[in-house]
Amino acid sequence: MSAEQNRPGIVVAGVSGRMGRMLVQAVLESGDCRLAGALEREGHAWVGQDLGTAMGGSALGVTVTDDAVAAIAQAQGLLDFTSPAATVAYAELCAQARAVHVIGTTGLSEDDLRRIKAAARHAPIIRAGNMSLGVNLLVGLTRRVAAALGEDWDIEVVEAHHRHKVDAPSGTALMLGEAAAEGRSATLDDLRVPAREGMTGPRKPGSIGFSAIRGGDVVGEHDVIFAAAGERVVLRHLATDRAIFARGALRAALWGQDKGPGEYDMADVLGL
Ligand SMILES: NC(=O)C1=CN([C@@H]2O[C@H](COP(=O)(O)OP(=O)(O)OC[C@H]3O[C@@H](n4cnc5c(N)ncnc54)[C@H](OP(=O)(O)O)[C@@H]3O)[C@@H](O)[C@H]2O)C=CC1
Ligand SMILES: O=C(O)C1=N[C@H](C(=O)O)C[C@H](O)C1
Repeated sequence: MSAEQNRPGIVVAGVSGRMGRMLVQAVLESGDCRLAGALEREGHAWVGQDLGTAMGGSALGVTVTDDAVAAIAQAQGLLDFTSPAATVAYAELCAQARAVHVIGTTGLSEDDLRRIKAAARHAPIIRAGNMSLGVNLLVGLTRRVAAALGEDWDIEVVEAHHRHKVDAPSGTALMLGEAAAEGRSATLDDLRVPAREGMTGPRKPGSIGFSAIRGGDVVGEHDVIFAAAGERVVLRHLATDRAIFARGALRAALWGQDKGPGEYDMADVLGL
């Protein structure tokens, strides 16, 4: 067996997507794994084509498939930035194959999260609304600042994304809001105020507000604003290249290779 065949085989789902393309690139550039498959949804124009050709380059010898069962059965990891319905189905297949499932998909419902938790009884699942090092550092800072500042400091999370994004608030905004709530020894469900409109009345003390901007090609921008009388503290992350998410996801898939079943996040992977 060649050295390449000994490396963990990684399948990428949603290969034609904005993140799918970045993930393929990250796997091809890595010397620590090999591209073991390329998934797209049934009926997608790329299914049956060579992945490299479909992406506009030279042939890679990997055919895009919609047969997730076969692709995942022979892989050690799945990088999945797709849609909630696809992600829940993939979690069940990764559980059967005992493959590491890295989930970047956002907009998951409570029911989706329950099904993902059930799948994690059989294989490692690493899930984060943001796989970048910078955002995961910001999550820790947000928790600390929220704990240090009293309730007279209002907390607002403001995010901006490209015009194609389908969910709001972003997964990252929710991670930051959860960290702020933890810093205040509460849960986000208790403090969360979604987008405001109309006669909202004055701000409820201690609440955490969310605002979302959508437009153009913004990769991802997040501010956590702590506002008090006479001063403001703003924690900010600006993403300018989706490669940061792809690198984090691949790092997670490799980290997960010797882990037992369970739910993990990027703080586990990065040792934060
Ligand atoms: N955690 C993180 O760090 C990050 C998370 N994300 C999240 O990743 C997700 C994808 O984002 P993005 O790449 O911009 O979106 P895109 O719409 O560009 O890509 C999604 C891809 O998934 C495919 N897909 C959708 N449903 C299925 C299915 N049932 N089976 C197989 N493939 C499917 C789509 O195919 P089709 O075109 O046919 O619909 C498409 O190729 C979003 O939830 C986003 O929020 C994004 C960046 C970073
Ligand atoms: O959809 C995106 O693009 C992004 N989604 C993630 C999120 O919902 O936070 C991460 C990043 O901000 C890009």
